[in-house]
Amino acid sequence: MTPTAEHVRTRVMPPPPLHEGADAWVHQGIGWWRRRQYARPDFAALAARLHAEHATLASLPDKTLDERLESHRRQVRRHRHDCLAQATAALPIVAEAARRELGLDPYPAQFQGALALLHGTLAEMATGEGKTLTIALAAAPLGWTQLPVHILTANDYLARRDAANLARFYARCGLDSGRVLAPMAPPERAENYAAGIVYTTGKELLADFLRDRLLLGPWQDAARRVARRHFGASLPASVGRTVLRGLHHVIVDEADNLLIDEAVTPLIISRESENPALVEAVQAAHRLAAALAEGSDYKVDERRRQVELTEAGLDRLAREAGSTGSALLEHRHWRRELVETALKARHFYHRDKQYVVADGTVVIVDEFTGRLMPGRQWKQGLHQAVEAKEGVPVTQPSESIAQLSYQSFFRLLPRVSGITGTARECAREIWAVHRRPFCVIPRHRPGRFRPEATRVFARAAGKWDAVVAAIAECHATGRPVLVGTRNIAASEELAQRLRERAIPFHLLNANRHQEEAMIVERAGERGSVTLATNMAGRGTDIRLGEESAALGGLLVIATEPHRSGRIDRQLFGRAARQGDPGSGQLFLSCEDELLTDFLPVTINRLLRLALAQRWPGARLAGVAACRWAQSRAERAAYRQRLAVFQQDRWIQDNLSAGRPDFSP
Ligand SMILES: Nc1ncnc2c1ncn2[C@@H]1O[C@H](COP(=O)(O)OP(=O)(O)OP(=O)(O)O)[C@@H](O)[C@H]1O
Repeated sequence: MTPTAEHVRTRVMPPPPLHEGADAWVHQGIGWWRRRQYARPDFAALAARLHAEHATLASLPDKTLDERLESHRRQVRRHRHDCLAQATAALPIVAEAARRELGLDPYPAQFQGALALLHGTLAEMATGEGKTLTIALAAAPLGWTQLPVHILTANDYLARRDAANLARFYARCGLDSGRVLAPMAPPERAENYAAGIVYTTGKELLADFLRDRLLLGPWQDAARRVARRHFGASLPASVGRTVLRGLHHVIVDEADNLLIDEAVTPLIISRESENPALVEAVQAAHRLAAALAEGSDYKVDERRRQVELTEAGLDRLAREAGSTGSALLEHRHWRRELVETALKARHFYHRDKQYVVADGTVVIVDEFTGRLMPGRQWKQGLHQAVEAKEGVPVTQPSESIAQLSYQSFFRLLPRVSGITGTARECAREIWAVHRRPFCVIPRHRPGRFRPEATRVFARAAGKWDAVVAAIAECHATGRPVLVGTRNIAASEELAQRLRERAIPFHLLNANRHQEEAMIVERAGERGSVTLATNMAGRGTDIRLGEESAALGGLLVIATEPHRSGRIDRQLFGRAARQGDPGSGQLFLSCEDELLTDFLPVTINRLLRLALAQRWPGARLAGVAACRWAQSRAERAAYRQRLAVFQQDRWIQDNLSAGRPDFSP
């Protein structure tokens, strides 16, 4: 289906009536509090009813099934802007289509998840419980409205996989499905966006939204475009080159990733700007920074990740700047800025942790997923400072022509719902920013995950010895083990130790999603040892090999606690899927980044002493210290995101009033 000019409606459509209740004063504890009262049906009871109704449809002849699908489709279309009741009523028949086309009989928990998505909720559904099918059950009735439905997955590989696996199901429901992937050219994108259900990633959708807005310019308002055409006038050619047909229903898989982890990262559409003077100054600043002495010339604040030049340092710069040959460094303000950025690059940005150097370029490594992010750049000259430090050619700084954070983008959309394995930790924030209520979907069968006692060490060296010993023990019995590391350097170091012990393993730390997914899929086979950065293979199913279940299932080892406990839970969620057995164990040391950055120095020293001297209760104190440090880190990150959100809102509220009018 090729989109016509009528399809092109990048401006988001008006929101349908809300089903989100209202604020009310409630008495709680010692006082009255303003709380959101959310009137929603009992999802569990409703799901049980829908599941029972679905069970009666098994004997329905194919022809009757198609007729009933068509009749529900008409009902939903008739109420396209407020179709909740009709979409809910259609779930059993949609589930029957899924059973016949995909061979998967949806569980009551999946009906419950689909209901939560239809109600615009952020749903927590444990890892491995079948979120992909749950999303499809909700997406099909939404697709019948003929309003755009976008499903956002964690990466291109998952978008392609899900769109391909579910195409038969959507076709049976009378819908076409498309997928938009990074390498696609605009015409192919437009063709895929025209489909009823579109699988893509948050990055592609936001980038296309920004590019379309640039193309539309003053014609972003659909009403004005329609009015223009009505009076027989033509629109500029650029309007016809947009790729989206609008944004309405968006379902976010792994919602915490986009709504929290990536929330304040702005997606920037930029163009290269020529500024040879700046490139030269960055290199000169790097040389000056290398000559400065820590303590006397500048001070480093490890916790706040800040560097500040002292008076002596500033004097020294003023004296030496003249000899660098860079006119820019003669400027007092620029000199300070450039040198402080160069010092930041030296102290806080380390090769194989925050970035890797590949083919003479600096490629950022995503802090949360451990994946490479080619094409992404740090801002405000930091990227160039890191390039100068690594001695690779310094790229020209780019000039941003449009930018929007995921947080602000999702707030623009009328109907967003999300699903993830780890939502409870971020429920408060999602409510504060996106006004999405939260619910937990129970497992369809009891989980068999066995958490093993956290092991705490005074020194990192002792921890790594213990990790290698634990891997060797598993390998000897044939039990599969998946080891999560915090960064690429750590996984390389561990790999080296395993090579020395002649333990075969698979190492995952690159950006090859397909290959990565295939290795992760096989991580449950007998004797398999897989090393991966923390969230590698998110969304990939790990099936246990035939004998692995008898050996205790997959063991997941986390070698360092993450700043967010949620990311650790995601990693442990790779084990014990779909009722399989499995266990997880965390190894931590007082030298881990979380404990050095977020634990007061004296407490960290005391804990080290207690562990080294084997004082009773030292391990438990270590576990408690780790939790406390995690909660401090999470609070700090939350405050930072909230500050960005409030700033964004302030800018929107204050600047939109004075926005220029683009009327012709
Ligand atoms: N109703 C069902 N009956 C049988 N198997 C199912 C059903 N629903 C899903 N599955 C299977 O469960 C496995 C896990 O599904 P899926 O990958 O969708 O889980 P997930 O919740 O998205 O996991 P993750 O959190 O890791 O992304 C898949 O192999 C899928 O085929």
